Amino acid sequence: MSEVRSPVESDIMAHYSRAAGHIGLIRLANPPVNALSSAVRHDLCRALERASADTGAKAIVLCGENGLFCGGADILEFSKKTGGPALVPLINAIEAGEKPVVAAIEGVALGGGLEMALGCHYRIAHCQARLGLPEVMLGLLPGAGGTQRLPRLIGFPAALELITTGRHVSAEEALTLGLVDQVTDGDVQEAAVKFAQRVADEPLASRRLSTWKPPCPADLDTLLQGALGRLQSRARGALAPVACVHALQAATLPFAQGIEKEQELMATLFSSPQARAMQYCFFSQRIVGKWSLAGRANWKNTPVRTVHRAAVVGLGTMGRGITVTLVRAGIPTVAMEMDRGQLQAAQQAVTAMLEREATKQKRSLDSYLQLVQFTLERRHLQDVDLVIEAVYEDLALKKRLFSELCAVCRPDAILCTNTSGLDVDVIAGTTRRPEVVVGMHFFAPAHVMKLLEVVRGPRSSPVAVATVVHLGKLLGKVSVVVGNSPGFVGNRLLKPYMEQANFLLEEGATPEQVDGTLEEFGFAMGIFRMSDLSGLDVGWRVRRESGLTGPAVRPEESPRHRLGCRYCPLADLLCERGRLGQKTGQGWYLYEGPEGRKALPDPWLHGFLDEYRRQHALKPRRIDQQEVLERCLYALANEGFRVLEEGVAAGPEDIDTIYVLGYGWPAHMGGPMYHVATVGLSAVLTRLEHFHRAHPDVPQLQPSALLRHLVAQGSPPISKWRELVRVQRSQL
Ligand SMILES: CC/C=C/CC(=O)SCCNC(=O)CCNC(=O)[C@H](O)C(C)(C)COP(=O)(O)OP(=O)(O)OC[C@H]1O[C@@H](n2cnc3c(N)ncnc32)[C@H](O)[C@@H]1OP(=O)(O)O
Repeated sequence: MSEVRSPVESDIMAHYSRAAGHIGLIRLANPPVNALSSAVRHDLCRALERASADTGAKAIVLCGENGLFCGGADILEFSKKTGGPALVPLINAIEAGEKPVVAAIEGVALGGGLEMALGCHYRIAHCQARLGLPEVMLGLLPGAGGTQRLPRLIGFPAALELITTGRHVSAEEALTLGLVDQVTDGDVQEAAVKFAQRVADEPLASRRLSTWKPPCPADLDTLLQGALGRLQSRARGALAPVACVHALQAATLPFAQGIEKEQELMATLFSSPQARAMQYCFFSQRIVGKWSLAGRANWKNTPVRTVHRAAVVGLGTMGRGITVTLVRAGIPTVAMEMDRGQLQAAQQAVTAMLEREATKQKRSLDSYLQLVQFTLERRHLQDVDLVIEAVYEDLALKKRLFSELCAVCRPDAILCTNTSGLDVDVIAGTTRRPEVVVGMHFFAPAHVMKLLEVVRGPRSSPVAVATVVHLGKLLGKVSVVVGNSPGFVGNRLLKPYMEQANFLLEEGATPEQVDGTLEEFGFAMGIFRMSDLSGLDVGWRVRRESGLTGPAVRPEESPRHRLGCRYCPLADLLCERGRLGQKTGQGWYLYEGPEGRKALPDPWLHGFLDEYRRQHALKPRRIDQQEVLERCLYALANEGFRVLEEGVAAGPEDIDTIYVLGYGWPAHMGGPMYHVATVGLSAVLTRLEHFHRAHPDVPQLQPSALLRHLVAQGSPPISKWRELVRVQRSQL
């Protein structure tokens, strides 16, 4: 039974009224996204009853308030017991009705929202609307008939791609796919009402998708098997994409049987830990948007400056990706290099990237190129609102550049550094305006990766931070505001993770064994394959600069110890031999030539490891998967607790968002902090204590004070950690 609700008109979440020309109008009203909560479904049922009983209405238009059709089922209700009519029979009732129903889609039609539109007899979309079935991103499948109606409407290949990626499509693409019947750039409700008047007397039988025979390609099995293979290697261990394929396979059955299969698969996903983890990721990405700084400045009360014109200085790989990202977002951009040859190479590369983008977006290359000005001249930076420095990761170079930027740019221009870990405040200190300096840490490839670490230096102003976060959103990124600690959050946590992996090699493991275990856990790429891809010289340079290796090391120092702590020189030794990873064809693995991408086990490396262990009298032992996972992942999360207790990140959601979006942590495992919360804090504490006893010279294995504190507090749920750490000192 649905709940008893107040009859007050303003509380009603699906209003029925009459539009011109004998058209009934049902309007969803559940801000912010008209999610289909139990109350909405209840009111929608009543509105449908009124519409079908209204003898003055020949057809019905279904739309949403506030410029948005429907963002799908109410995700907040997934973890609660709620009543209200179920979505599947409700959508079936819309489809089975005797009056044509036209969905008027503006803003978004996502998930259950699009499934509801598929139950309507016609769909009209505004040209700016986006449509999609993103349930797979929440660890689910489109369980309100979406897996059965979509392939009937647009065919298996397109439905398979949309459902397994969760990708949103534009109205234009939706029209091409046959997902909508009409696209308008005017008022979509007016267009839908006119459309409804036109089709009011048309026969309805052929408009009910459930009665359609799906256009089944001859090679359907091959198509589905191929998709399964790709999905399993892309998101190892993830249940939802696989279930999506199985549900789609059931669309070859009669509709009722297909729906039964869809429901069965949905039931297994709905209560799965993976779905809970992915829904946690969804809400975490919203929580990190609500940043606040020490003092009272926050996302709500801080003004944002409009970035009319930006600049990127330094057009290496990162600078090129950042330029493309800005241009793609429609922001006029000055792209600057110091060297003519470098500028020409960058111009060619950026043009090629924009060309691919133009083809994808069906736009002219010129519409992008007219937004970018390639230059060698500093004076072109005079009128920009924001500069992103993306030069080589060298502090002296960056300091020089920032003092020049301060001289050439407008006093209010925001000066950002794309450093991946250097001290933003030291860089800011070379300017006369440290308040306008902010870290803007993009992840490679910058035009693809969704993560942006926004680094607040101790002197960065709230307006500068707010402007950079806002710019991040315009660029399609999820911005996470972090404090100015070496390596910020992401790279700082990477260090103990990588160190454990290296120590495991000393103790008897191989790169393939460590990577295999991490990949089985769900990482797209193990740590050694990832290092080979980024280039081993990146970390080598940092270690040399910080005196851990290279000429600064005193000859009497043990190669396996630095400052009284255990140190593993294996990566340095590889670099000294010119094995820098994929780009040199050799690193932790062997690649077929410098262009080779496939990581092959390298017999030379195995021999090298044997020899190294012999030299250092290390007796190799058998290391099991559990130890690999616990040592690597708990050391990483332990550093996460330190980051929280030092106020470098505001909450576990920030760390998890950074790891899922920037470091390939599998979303269906929630993130490192979510993972340890799921394992149980006291179990994790016990294991860290055990490992620290075995390796007392590894401080990263010593349980952090915050972890101990949380365990002493009875291991509160992760949703409470943010509040608990807020009372501590913040570096934000
Ligand atoms: C039987 C089970 C059937 C399941 C099928 C489903 O329908 S599952 C749900 C499928 N829908 C989605 O996955 C859509 C998720 N939402 C979005 O992608 C985006 O929110 C948006 C709709 C594109 C809007 O993006 P925008 O950037 O404009 O806003 P926010 O993302 O910040 O969202 C604003 C607030 O709305 C909350 N919210 C969004 N969607 C839902 C939802 N489906 N249910 C509940 N709440 C939702 C979001 O959390 C934000 O809330 P705040 O409190 O303001 O943080």
